[in-house]
Amino acid sequence: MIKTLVHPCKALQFPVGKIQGPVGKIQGPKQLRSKEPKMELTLAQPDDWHLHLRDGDLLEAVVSHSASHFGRAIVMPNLNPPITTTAAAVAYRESILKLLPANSNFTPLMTLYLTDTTSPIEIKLARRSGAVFAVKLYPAGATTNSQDGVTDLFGRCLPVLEEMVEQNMPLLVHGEVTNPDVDIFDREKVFIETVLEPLVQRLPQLKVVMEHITTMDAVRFVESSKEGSVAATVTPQHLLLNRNALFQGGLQPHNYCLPVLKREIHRQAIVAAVTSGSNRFFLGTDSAPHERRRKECPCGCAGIFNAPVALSLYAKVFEEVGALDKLEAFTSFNGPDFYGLPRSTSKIKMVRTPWKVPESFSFSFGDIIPMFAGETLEWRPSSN
Ligand SMILES: NC(=O)N[C@@H](CC(=O)O)C(=O)O
Ligand SMILES: [Zn+2]
Ligand SMILES: [Zn+2]
Repeated sequence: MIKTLVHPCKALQFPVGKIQGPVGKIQGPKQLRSKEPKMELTLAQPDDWHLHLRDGDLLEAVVSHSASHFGRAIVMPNLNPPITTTAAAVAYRESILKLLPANSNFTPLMTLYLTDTTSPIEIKLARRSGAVFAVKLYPAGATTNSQDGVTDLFGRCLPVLEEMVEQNMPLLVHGEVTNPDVDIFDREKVFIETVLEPLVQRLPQLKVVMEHITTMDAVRFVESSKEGSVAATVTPQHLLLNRNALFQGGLQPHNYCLPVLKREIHRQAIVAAVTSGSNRFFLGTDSAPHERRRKECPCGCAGIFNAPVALSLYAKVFEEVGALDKLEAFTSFNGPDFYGLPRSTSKIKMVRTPWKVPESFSFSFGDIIPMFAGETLEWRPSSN
């Protein structure tokens, strides 16, 4: 088998895939760690509040990686073509359910892809369907399959947003401006200033989830907003990696996602926020599989496939800062509380037993490389 990322340059400083220095190794305040490391954790079954399941072969290939650990998942609508109607969301949900084993309790919670022409009636239909739980805002051009997204939120979408307030339907946001004049590392900050702050002022009753936050600016925005109306999902990659991970030992396409990884100070601010016990932050993996050949090519896709490792990685982050007691609220309570859904009554066990992440997952159509491929992790969700 061809090894992941064989770099043609012999001057590699580090073995590829081994994350060095502060990247991936959180230098947490060691004194906070208890002397006896915990060997087992029992958690109410976690939910994934931001997940890409794709469709067709890719859906079939990846769905079990989420369904075997998570109870519910908010399923992103950025397919090609996107899920812009309730009818399409219901059909997509059916195609997911068909692939689950009979004993699976996995529940996909569907979303609608907001466009300039989404109508308020569609929001009513979505609410009535019982299948659609949120509407997703992709600024046009911001990320994978966002070409049909919104070009002018305030100019085109206000009536829809007002209907969402009526229907208590949350708006999930890919929070980046797309103006090419704005530096890619500043796009989240500028989005907060130019879109989110005016939005929450104008519609204070709208429930907003800032997805996959990457900056201290986002942490501040979420923490200073009205409780219960603004929250954020946080990915394993933005908790464990900083932007060095994109270039360590050569270009690392499997660490490329959007919003792009940021500086170490931002990573630390996000770790501090989620491990503080605040109920405004919850688990959203943003697991976003792309075939290997679409990642390792001259114009590679953004997105990291982390479903097989996500729970292990979240546990690692919380353990490293001595906050394992706060893990369950992040994985299993804060999300349903924000969405107004019941907390799970099922349990899962996490055991501390070193395991090696596969280098790749192979399918008839090609390979998918998981996050931290080939690395050894400590925590593992147990199957019993
Ligand atoms: N996060 C990513 O880098 N990619 C996501 C889209 C998204 O969540 O922005 C994808 O669908 O591939
Ligand atoms: Zn996004
Ligand atoms: Zn995403």
